[in-house]
Amino acid sequence: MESVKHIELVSSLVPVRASEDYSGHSLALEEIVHRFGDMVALQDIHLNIQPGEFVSLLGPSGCGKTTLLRIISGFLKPTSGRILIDGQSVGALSPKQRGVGIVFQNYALFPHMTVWDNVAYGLRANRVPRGRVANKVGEMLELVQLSHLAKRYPSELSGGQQQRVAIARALAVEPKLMLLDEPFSALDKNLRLDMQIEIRRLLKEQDITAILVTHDQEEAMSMSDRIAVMSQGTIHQFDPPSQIYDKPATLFVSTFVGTCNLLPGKLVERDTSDCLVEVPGGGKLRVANQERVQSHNDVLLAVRPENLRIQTQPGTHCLPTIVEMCLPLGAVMTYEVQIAPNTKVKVTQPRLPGTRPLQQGQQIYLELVSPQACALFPAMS
Ligand SMILES: Nc1ncnc2c1ncn2[C@@H]1O[C@H](COP(=O)(O)OP(=O)(O)OP(=O)(O)O)[C@@H](O)[C@H]1O
Repeated sequence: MESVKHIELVSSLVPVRASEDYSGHSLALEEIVHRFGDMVALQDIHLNIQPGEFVSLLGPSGCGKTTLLRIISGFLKPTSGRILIDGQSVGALSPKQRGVGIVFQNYALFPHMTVWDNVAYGLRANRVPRGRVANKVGEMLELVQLSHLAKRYPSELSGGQQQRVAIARALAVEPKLMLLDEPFSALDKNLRLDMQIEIRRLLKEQDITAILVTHDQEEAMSMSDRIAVMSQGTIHQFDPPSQIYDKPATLFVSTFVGTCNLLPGKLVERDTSDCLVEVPGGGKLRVANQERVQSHNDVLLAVRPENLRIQTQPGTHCLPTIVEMCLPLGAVMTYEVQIAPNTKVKVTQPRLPGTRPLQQGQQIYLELVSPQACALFPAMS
């Protein structure tokens, strides 16, 4: 696998566009299907990525993220479907001709070359005149703030510095698209956050369209303009992070992104704007209408812990519950409460200084912070 990645890396470093402009390029994927033998790895993938947009492919292991990235780069030919860069089909083009830059998880720097030579590699391979190579490498090292380390070898750099070299090397060849394959997973948490901010800034400054593969939802949420949430070879939702979090399109998205309580319920009443859902224990919640569920049917109610409000007195639409456990988690208190035998939910509240936590066994009432703060899905058969 490493050697495959190495070959892909070397090829991806070769293209250099004639023009000096960095204006973003669009990418469209149309009806992409990919099979490995009988196994369907990707089915009917459609994506329209805008020039200069930062998009993440987010999903669990094996959902098809890397396969899709390799199809975009040109290292894997899809079983069927079309790939368009700036409206032009690139299916027949080699990875070189597509002009994609790739940054890998392990950076894949050439260990026997200095920082300067690593960044110059793709330019030299493309026979760019010496003077222009020097200018470009200088410019790139300045951009990633590593000019002072130009003579060092990769083994003499920290993980974050190595990663900046990798991005400078990928940017030096002026790629049309930047593909980032889990580039932060080898970094510790603090450095990872710094690098996420820095790389997003660098790509935005250059107006480069970027696609990040990650299974880390926080990373996807913090870096992306839009996220494509994938499961089992399909895209469940392609939206901005806030929309993914607040308005999950499928049950999978609601549980994969963030923490979510799932409660069985029955849709007992409906008017033009809201519906009333009865849950175990007999409590009812008023929830904004959602087309995908039918009146009088069993539903699943997906509600995030922070979208439930604790009351000490019963209200019109609330769930009577008993506190079972209290977990102080820094800025928030998380309570696990029982609404009926075998049915528990988590609820979080800001932890205010000086306030006493609720006691185990205490009766409380939960209501939704707003009727929109909950997603309804048809109950699974
Ligand atoms: N060369 C191959 N031959 C056969 N099956 C493959 C091959 N490459 C990937 N697969 C299968 O295709 C599916 C998608 O794999 P892919 O590597 O794209 O997933 P992923 O989402 O990138 O996973 P991870 O996060 O673990 O890297 C998986 O079931 C995987 O086992």
